[in-house]
Formats: sequence, structure tokens, C-alpha cells
Amino acid sequence: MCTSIIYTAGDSYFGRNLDLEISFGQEVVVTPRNYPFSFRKMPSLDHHYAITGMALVEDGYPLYFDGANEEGLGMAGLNFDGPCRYFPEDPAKDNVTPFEFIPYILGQCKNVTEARKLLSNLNLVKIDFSAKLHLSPLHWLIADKSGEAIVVESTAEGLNVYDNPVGVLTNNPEFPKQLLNLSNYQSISPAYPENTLIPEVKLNTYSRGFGSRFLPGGMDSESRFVKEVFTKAHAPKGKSEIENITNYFHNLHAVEQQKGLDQVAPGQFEYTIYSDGINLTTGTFYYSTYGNNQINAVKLEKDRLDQTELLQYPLQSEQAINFQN
Ligand SMILES: C[C@H](CCC(=O)NCCS(=O)(=O)O)[C@H]1CC[C@H]2[C@@H]3[C@H](O)C[C@@H]4C[C@H](O)CC[C@]4(C)[C@H]3C[C@H](O)[C@]12C
Repeated sequence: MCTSIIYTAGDSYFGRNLDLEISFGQEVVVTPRNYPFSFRKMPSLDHHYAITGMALVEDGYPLYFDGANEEGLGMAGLNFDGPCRYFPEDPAKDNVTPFEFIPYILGQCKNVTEARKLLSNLNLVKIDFSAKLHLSPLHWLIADKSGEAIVVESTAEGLNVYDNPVGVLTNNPEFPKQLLNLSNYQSISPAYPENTLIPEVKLNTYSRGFGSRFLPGGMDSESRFVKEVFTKAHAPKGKSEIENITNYFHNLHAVEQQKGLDQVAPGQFEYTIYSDGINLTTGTFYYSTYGNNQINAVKLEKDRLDQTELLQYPLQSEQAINFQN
């Protein structure tokens, strides 16, 4: 499972938890403006917006899991196994493969409005990256620095683009069903509830936090969706970058998967491999990994964005403990 969010507190922060049982060898990758992006069915993009994100570099090509461009548009791919369908090439459409989708959008669009235009004639065409790396069934959260967010899902009906008023995406079911399910939890509150059960009897209120007593807490995607929507809706807005990024990571950690809790095969457990977030105004990319709770950061080096070579930053996965004596 995975969870992706956009959190706005002055600046906007975009990113995700990547939850899986295996790691792909991903790292922080900056694709500069003049790296030639080739596409299987579309003309290549020799000049484009620079992109920073988490990617696996395979045969020199950055396979992005999530990222954002220098204009402040972010995009993340999350598992969508079941409803997801990709299609044969359609000569009347712009045919983009799912593994090219993030560079295609982030390379060319400044914001969600521009992304919607490219999406209006797009076909997610079924072509594997290689015999070794097949397509993954994904859906995507796209959001910009204004806080506007949309979800893209390719299903049997074709390509669906939904407004996302809550700025959260997890996994199944289809996004409209996730939104509908929120109404089941509309009475969840940070405030202490009024006793409407039996007002004339004074109840023994033995604990704080009763407003969120029925908030789901499971690892499944519906539970994480509801929990994250509630957490983010009430998250404080900081006055500094440090406060904001701290709040942002607490949001993602609210739906983190600890090792041992989500069994996917005998002896195999899905867990939160990394959490990341990018400031959509400054382009600074932050991340932590399961093994290293420290927040690491890669600043956007504006003077290196005109080159053609990828900039790669291996993940710092060793725990960093601040010993005080
Ligand atoms: C598995 C990842 C999504 C995490 C997630 O949602 N997990 C939930 C699993 S489940 O619902 O509980 O089953 C996705 C996100 C981005 C994906 C990667 C990116 O799309 C980039 C390439 C694309 C290639 O076609 C396949 C390898 C790959 C390197 C993908 C592997 C994998 O499918 C990734 C890493």
C-alpha cells in the first residue's frame, strides 16, 4: 500500500509513503532540463522542465515513482491492481506508456490546469519497459503548488481524471468510491463529543481522544485514506520550513506501515520503505527511510539544471542517532 499527499502550509509539500515488501534500488534523481527524454510513441523531449524525485535508473532512463518539477507540479504513482487497464496504441491519441507518464507530464506542464490539457487526449499504452521490467498497475496523484490536486485512473472505461478535494491518494478502490466512503466518518472530530447517546446520564469519560474513537487504523487502503484525510485536515500549519516539514512527515507517519503488520506472503511483510516530500516552491526534496528516521534533504541546485546528465543521490539508509553523551 502507499499513501500520497499534498499538504499546504504557506508553501505546499508533495510526496508519499512507498509501501512494499521489496526494494527496487531507488534513489533521489534530478533530471536536468537538457536530458533527452525519449518516448516509445511520442516525439522525444530534448528540453523540458527539470524533475526531482525518487526513481530507479535503468539503462540510463529515470523510472520515476514520484517527483515534482521546477515549476511546482508534483506527481506520484500508486498501486491500483484490479481496476487498472492499459490499452493498445490508438492512432487518434497521444500514446504514452505508464513508465513514461511522470516525465511526460512533469516535463511539460507548470500546473494542474496545463496537465489537464495534456490528459484530455492521452492513452496509457500497454508497452513494457523491458522483458525484465513489466508495467505496474498504477493510478496517479497530480498536484501543484496552489494546492490543487487531481487523480488519474485508467480503467476499462478509459482514462478518468477526477478532482481531488482532499489532496490524498492511497490504493483501491476507484477514487470516487474512496471519496464516497468518507461520508461514513464525517462525525470524526479532534473535539470531545457531546453525549447524545443518553444525555440525562453522566457518562464516565475515562479517556481523552473520544472524538476519533471510530477512526480506522488498519493497514488497508480505505482505512489509510480516511485516517490520512482526517490527520491532514487538522494538521497545524507551521511558521517555518522546519515546522512545516516536521508536520508533513508526521502526517505521512500517521499511515506508515511498520514491519511485521501487513503480511503479503508467508514470512513476507509490506512496510513503508521510504517517505518523501518536496517543497513545491523551493524544490528541496526531503526523505526518510524505514531504517533511518532522520530527515535527509537534497536541495535543488539551480546552476546545475541546464546540463544533460542525471544527478543521482543514493539513499542514506543507515540509522542516524544523535547521542547526547
Ligand atoms: C509498487 C509501487 C507502488 C507502491 C504501492 O502502491 N504499493 C501497494 C501494494 S498493494 O496495493 O498493497 O498491493 C510502484 C510505484 C512506482 C512503481 C515503479 C515505477 O512505475 C517505475 C517502474 C515502471 C516499470 O514498468 C516497472 C518497475 C517500476 C520501477 C515500478 C515498480 C513499482 O510498481 C512501483 C515502485
